[in-house]
Amino acid sequence: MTAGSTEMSGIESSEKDEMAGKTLYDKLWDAHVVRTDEEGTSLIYIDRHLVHEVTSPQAFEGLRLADRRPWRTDTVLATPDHNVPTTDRSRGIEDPIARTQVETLDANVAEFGITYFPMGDVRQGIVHVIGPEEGATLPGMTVVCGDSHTSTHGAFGALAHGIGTSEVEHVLATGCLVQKKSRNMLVSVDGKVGPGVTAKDIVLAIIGEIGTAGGTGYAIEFGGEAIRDLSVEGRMTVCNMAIEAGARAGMVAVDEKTIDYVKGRPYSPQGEQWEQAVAAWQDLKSDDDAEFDRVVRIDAAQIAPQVTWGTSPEMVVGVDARVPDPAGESDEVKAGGMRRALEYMGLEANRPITDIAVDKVFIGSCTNSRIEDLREAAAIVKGRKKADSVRLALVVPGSGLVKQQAEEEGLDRIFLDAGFEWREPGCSMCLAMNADRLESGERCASTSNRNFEGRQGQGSRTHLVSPAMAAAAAIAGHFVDIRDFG
Ligand SMILES: CC(C)[C@H](C(=O)O)[C@@H](O)C(=O)O
Ligand code: SF4
Repeated sequence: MTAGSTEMSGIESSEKDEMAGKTLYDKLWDAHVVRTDEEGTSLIYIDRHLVHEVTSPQAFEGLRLADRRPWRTDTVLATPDHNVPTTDRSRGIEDPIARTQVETLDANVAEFGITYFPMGDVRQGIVHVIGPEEGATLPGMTVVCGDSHTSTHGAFGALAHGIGTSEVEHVLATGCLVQKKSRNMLVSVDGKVGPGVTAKDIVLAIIGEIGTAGGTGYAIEFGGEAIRDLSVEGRMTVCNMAIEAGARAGMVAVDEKTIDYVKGRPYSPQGEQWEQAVAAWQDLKSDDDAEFDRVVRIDAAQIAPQVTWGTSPEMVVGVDARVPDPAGESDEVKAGGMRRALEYMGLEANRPITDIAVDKVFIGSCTNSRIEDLREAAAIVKGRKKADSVRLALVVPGSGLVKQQAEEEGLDRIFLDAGFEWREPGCSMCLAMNADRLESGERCASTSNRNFEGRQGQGSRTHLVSPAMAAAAAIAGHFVDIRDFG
């Protein structure tokens, strides 16, 4: 796509488009468009549909009422995650609403013949962790789920985004989704990050730079040396939060790391099909002459470990900074928002971030609950103890398989010996929907992705950080610069 192509008409335009380079997003889009109407609304084919208990009940009910069956069932994968208990599960789910939600999903998948990882199955976990883990998320796919953080799967060079409940029903029934194409944006993180700076810090810094509306109307491709240097799991963390930058989707080009990651997983192609797939995936990158509607460049070397101080992911600074002062903000509307956020967060302007004490620590969520995240946190915790002032340090693996892997590596012992809690997989304290939540006024260092008012419990205060930074805060009792935390 070229910047001027939309102004051209008829044959000239299509000739031009063929000549011009395509972005990764253009390629994924073009490969899935079934039809586009005169107003530019398209029907796109969906390769993978992930389903969880919160946004699916009405969709299944809709199918039932219309006497429809899913278009395909082999493309759909379901698991309960938001409302499952993370403590001892032998007594089932005690909360009646949560129990109904999970039992409804149990019944729906059985009725409609959908592959299911129920509670108790080692493969159960957060949808955005288990899709890639199973190889159900593959390069070149379109992936949807009734969940905003579906952007995570874009890390594989896939077009992945959240959909609403009525769309869940539509995709189940037809295998297609009505969409308008977004504009192309490139966020290039150039050069190398310094020590202690992780994927989470990169994405928080990006959101700090472009704002939570910076990606509105765009599909963002993350590129540049610092993104290429990330592991596939790190890229998932970055794409996970593309939605917090307002974007429709986030994605990263396919490379050898992507291919190595998906190889040999249960849903991955095998044998000859594998060779064919790998050959096809080589093209899943933007062409050298592709043009983006917007390009943002960020110098990786300038990124410090990040901590959010406010009630939006864009309210973020380096851990070596001070709490921003609204008095220094010339935009009155912005200054007002800052004052309100500081008041809610119970913070004084100009205080060093490292002075902020935390009550609880949460290491988990679809942003940071994969094995590398747990290793990163465990490396900090090893041989140390949780500060007495920290009431709870919770470690919640993203899936049963992540939990199993971590236990094989002895990570659970490291956390338990330090006074942390080691839980069963699920969304847990990421959102105040299940039993894991903060009390009013409590302050949490959290590896999740949202920090708005009450997100982790009514009146709760959330600071978004990386797993290493959360672990260090649990040990010290307040935020510390991980770079000084030998
Ligand atoms: C419950 C679900 C619809 C929601 C989402 O879509 O994001 C949740 O996962 C969240 O993170 O707030
Ligand atoms: S872990 Fe949090 S952000 Fe991710 S799907 Fe669950 S509730 Fe949503």
